[in-house]
Amino acid sequence: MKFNWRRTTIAYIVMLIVSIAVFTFFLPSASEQPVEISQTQLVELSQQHQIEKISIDGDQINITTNEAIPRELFTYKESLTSIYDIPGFDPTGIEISPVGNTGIDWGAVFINFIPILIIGGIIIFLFSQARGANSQAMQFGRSRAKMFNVDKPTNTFSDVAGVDEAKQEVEEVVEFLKSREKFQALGARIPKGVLLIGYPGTGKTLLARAIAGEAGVPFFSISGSEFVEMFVGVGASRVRDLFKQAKLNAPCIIFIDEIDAVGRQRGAGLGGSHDEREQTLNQILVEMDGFESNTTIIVIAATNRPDVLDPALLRPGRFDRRVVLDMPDLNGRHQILQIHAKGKPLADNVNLETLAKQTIGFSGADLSNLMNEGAILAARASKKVIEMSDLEESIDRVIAGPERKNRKVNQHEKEITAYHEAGHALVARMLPSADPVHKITIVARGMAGGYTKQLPSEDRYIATRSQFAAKIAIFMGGRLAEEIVFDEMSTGASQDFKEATNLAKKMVTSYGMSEKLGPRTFGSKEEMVFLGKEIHEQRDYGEKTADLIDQEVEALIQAGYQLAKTILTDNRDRLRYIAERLVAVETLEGEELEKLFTEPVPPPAEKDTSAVASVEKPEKVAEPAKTKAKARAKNRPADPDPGTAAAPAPAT
Ligand SMILES: Nc1ncnc2c1ncn2[C@@H]1O[C@H](COP(=O)(O)OP(=O)(O)OP(=O)(O)O)[C@@H](O)[C@H]1O
Ligand SMILES: [Zn+2]
Repeated sequence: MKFNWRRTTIAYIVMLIVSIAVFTFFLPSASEQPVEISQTQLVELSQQHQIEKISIDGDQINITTNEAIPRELFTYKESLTSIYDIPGFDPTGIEISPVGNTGIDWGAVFINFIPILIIGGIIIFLFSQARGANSQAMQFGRSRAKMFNVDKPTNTFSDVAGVDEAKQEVEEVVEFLKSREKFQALGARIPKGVLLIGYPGTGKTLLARAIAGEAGVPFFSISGSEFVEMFVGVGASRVRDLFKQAKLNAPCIIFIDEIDAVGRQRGAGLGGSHDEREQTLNQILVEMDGFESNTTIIVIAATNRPDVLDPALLRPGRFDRRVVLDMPDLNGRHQILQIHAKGKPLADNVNLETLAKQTIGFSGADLSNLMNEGAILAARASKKVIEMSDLEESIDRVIAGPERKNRKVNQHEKEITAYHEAGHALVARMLPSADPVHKITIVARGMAGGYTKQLPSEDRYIATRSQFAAKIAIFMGGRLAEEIVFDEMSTGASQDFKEATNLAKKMVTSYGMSEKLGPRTFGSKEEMVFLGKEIHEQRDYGEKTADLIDQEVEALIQAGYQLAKTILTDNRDRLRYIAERLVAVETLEGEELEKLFTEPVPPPAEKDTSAVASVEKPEKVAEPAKTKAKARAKNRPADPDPGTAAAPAPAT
């Protein structure tokens, strides 16, 4: 090759300029700017042992975390003289550079290192040219920290209850992990991927860990949403790293939680680019396809949205085993409660079976939460054992958040809430298809200003049109009671309306419960869209039908409204009777509630000071529509009534 001096010199000069440019532009952005945190956050980090190093520069405390993505943080000492004076700060295991050490003079270092930097720059420049990808330079300096967790779970199948079918189905996976040869000798195709499907908190993660625990293999886990939050271009390489690590540790399990996050439509509000998600998903597929037949890695993914998954994921040889984890039934809930009662001293009056009956609709996680809340309540009251009352209170806490007894509510608001809840309750009580009313309260709880708790008498897997119609009427009952009694509307019913509208829409568009529109579904929100296809809300009907849907929804709501109105005007005295009692005692349940529903209403006491001034017509005794009254089990969590909650004081 002929050496051309002039050209080479020019080339070097160009390279020099470019590399300096590269440095001034890329380096500062590659190393992230330190982020300011509060002292409380510093204390928390220290207590969680997430700090590796601290250096003190005058008043500024520079913190290096030992988290997966090392991040520079800093805070100020403020008026304190020493970092050790920060209350709660736990210096264990932290490398603290001496107080007063102002550290290195970075300016000087920079000047000294300029030549090295320039040479480095040229190398990087050449390198990036060679790779031909301009994005490569951007990756320089980024840490390649591990983004997945590895451990060897000790969980076993006995820790998972209420999902017996699912356990049976995955038993085989354990067998396979333990004795692969046995299967291979018979030419059985080895499972590669298992998709666990179930509502949040049904124990998907727990079951996956139990599989690893039973088989005694390492458990690699990462969550789909973590991929989405990662830097651009990193998702796919993380997947590669993950599988590489896993292969070195085979036999093992890779668990991908929330797989729908990498495999669902664009604009799901999770951030991260579409391409990024696609690349990550593609890489997962590539890795799974690339397993050699003798690799003993099983990929378990979890989702509660199987409907949005890319069909490519479900093809044979990928996640072709689908295991559904149902919400636990009575028996399952009982077993789960027993599991979580272990190691907790229970009073003799605690009956877990009764609790199981009262917790229809609770997931495994809710139940675990319930036992924990019970223990906390008992501990707060300095009890030695957990009593039934603690656990019963916890049920309400889990449903609707802790009581907010000290929320100041003025008398008028309290009355409005009382009538509102009494309205819901009375309508529910008078409708045979409605679930029995178990409890009414106007004690603010969580987001709700009050709530009416209805519980079905048994587990239910299907619902009927008349149950839905009753529900809509009950939703309307709250606002109607306010209207009838105060002749005024408050904001407290917005949530009720929202839920009623949603329900009516579903009745028409999903359950085929409208006569006019007939037994078909309308619209499909999430198409099976992945790998590059656009997502739209699919409307598979025309303008006319859209109008008809609106009309039918309207009709259902109106019917509920009228039904509730008739019930409440016919039983106005009883409504007042219940509401007044509710204002007085705030919570009604059990026998007292039953009496208020059934006993003859005594005439109003003296002149009515509340707005219930009206001609009292003799009222029919409210015969309980459903006569199983006494035998009614107390089941299923109520729909909390967030509507009443956020209601600002109504204009009066
Ligand atoms: N079937 C169950 N048996 C016993 N405990 C359970 C069960 N389901 C859930 N739990 C308890 O709830 C906790 C949370 O459950 P887990 O994280 O496994 O649910 P998940 O289905 O993975 O939820 P998510 O979809 O929110 O990730 C578990 O650690 C366990 O304590
Ligand atoms: Zn309401």
